[in-house]
Amino acid sequence: MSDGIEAMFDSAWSSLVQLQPLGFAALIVTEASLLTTVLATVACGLLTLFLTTVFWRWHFENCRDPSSSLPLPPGSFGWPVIGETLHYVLGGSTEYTNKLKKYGKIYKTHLLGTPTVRVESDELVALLSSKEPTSLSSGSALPKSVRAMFGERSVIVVSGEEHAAVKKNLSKAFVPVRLKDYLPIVQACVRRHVTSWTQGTGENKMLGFRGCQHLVCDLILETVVGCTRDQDPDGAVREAFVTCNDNLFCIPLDIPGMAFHKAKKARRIVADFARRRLAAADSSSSGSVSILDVLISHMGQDNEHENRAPNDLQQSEASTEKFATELVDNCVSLFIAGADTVSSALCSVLKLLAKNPEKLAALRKELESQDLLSSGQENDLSFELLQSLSYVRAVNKEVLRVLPPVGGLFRLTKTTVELKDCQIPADWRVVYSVRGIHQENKAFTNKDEFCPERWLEPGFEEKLKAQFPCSYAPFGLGTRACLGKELALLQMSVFVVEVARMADWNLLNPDARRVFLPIEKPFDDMPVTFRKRK
Ligand code: HEM
Repeated sequence: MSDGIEAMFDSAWSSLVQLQPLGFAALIVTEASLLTTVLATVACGLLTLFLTTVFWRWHFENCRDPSSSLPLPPGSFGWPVIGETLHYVLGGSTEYTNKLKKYGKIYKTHLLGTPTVRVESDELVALLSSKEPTSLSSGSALPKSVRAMFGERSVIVVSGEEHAAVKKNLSKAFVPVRLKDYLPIVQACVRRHVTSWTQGTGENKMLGFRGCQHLVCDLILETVVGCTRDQDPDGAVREAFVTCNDNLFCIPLDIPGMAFHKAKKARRIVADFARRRLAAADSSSSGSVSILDVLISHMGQDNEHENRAPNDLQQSEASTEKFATELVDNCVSLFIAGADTVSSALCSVLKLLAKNPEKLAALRKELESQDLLSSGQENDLSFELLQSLSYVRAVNKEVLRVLPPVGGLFRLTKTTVELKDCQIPADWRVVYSVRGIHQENKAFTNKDEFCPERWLEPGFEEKLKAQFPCSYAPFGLGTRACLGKELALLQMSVFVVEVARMADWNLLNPDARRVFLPIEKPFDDMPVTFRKRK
């Protein structure tokens, strides 16, 4: 038996030995063909990419409207589908500077799925904004992901008469008498956060942008819907709110794991919360004033006057739902519009005052002159007092000039627009570059310098408005200008006062690269050390 097995083994072995050279040869042949296949695939891939890119660029170059003799602006459409989106996300400030140098103050690109023209000069922006709303629209120009976050009834998304009506209603919550009501909430919140930054006797290291974001998150939830931390004990709403902001600009694919899916899920948490507050506010008789309270009282009255037929239950339910959707969409919009914008502004306050200690000293001198520096307690800042602090207000204006939180305003062309020596075809996105117009105009001398004093020169602002109406636009322009401007300036003033009198701080990476999407901030979130001011 064992002999038989041995014999079988021997014969198998000898056949294997005979076959071996063939096997090696086969292996070599297989490796060679594998290499050929890989090279051929790569070559095919590159050729396809090359051809698609040529077709992509040719296609958009040929989109020009033949009824106009003007050419498209200079620029490039980048890669198929993604265009130049990645260039801007990864390149940050360098990409913008290079483009401006290469193409000048108006150039074409392809961003977030749409052919886009960026305009970097105040004169061109003035010309374009004069064509609104006939030839350019606003809400529809926003990327799909942004529109989905705001909601269909949001003031930011609706247009025409509907926009004017919703904005008029919302603006009732931003008049001075209301701002006075919000001031104690703002001051208490700012003091609470700055105190936590300076706790202990030594230095506290933290990320400045994240610190400001947490502060503003509390601030906005309290002012918009009257929600304190107790009503969000596990911080889920705050977290969802940050997720919405972080994923505002993303590819609008609702697939699990993708940014858009996460953002939509987070928006539901924020919207559910606003709905719960709406239900509670309806039945609450508490006298506390939040933006939501003001809106409920005004919008509720209008809704009753205009929409409800007393005997028509169905119509009444539909209009109540419309009213609730409008309130919720607009609360979410106020959260989003007022969160990272103000966080960015506060972070820039810290950055620019730390980099310019002589300006911080001048600011403290003004506070001292009002006996505000050494004292410091809750409710010691009145609306009128804040309005009278001219250096504080100049700091705000200069921070927003040097580092505008919103770098660009989005519009969509409805028809072909001719602009000086080029055309922008219909359905193209136009971005008015706020950063560009603050830099590329004759209104400001020593543009790169942080100089609050320029705003204190007699007649400076009047001259600016009269001669260069579009040269300063941190809060946008025209009918779409920021609804929360005065609230934002109030929040900034309180922050400037409190941080200057309560804290000393040092930047650990003062010259960090800046990123612009979704908002202006240092790429490393600004590591900083804080300590209590002596
Ligand atoms: C420093 C802080 C802020 C900056 C720099 C800022 C900037 C802007 C800009 C540039 C626009 C115009 C967008 C466009 O033309 O397309 C805008 C619109 C808007 N902002 Fe602000 N914003 C700030 C704070 C706030 C706050 C605190 C709120 C509310 C709580 C707010 C609510 C809005 C709303 C609702 C709009 C849309 C107005 C419309 O479409 O008619 N913003 N903001």
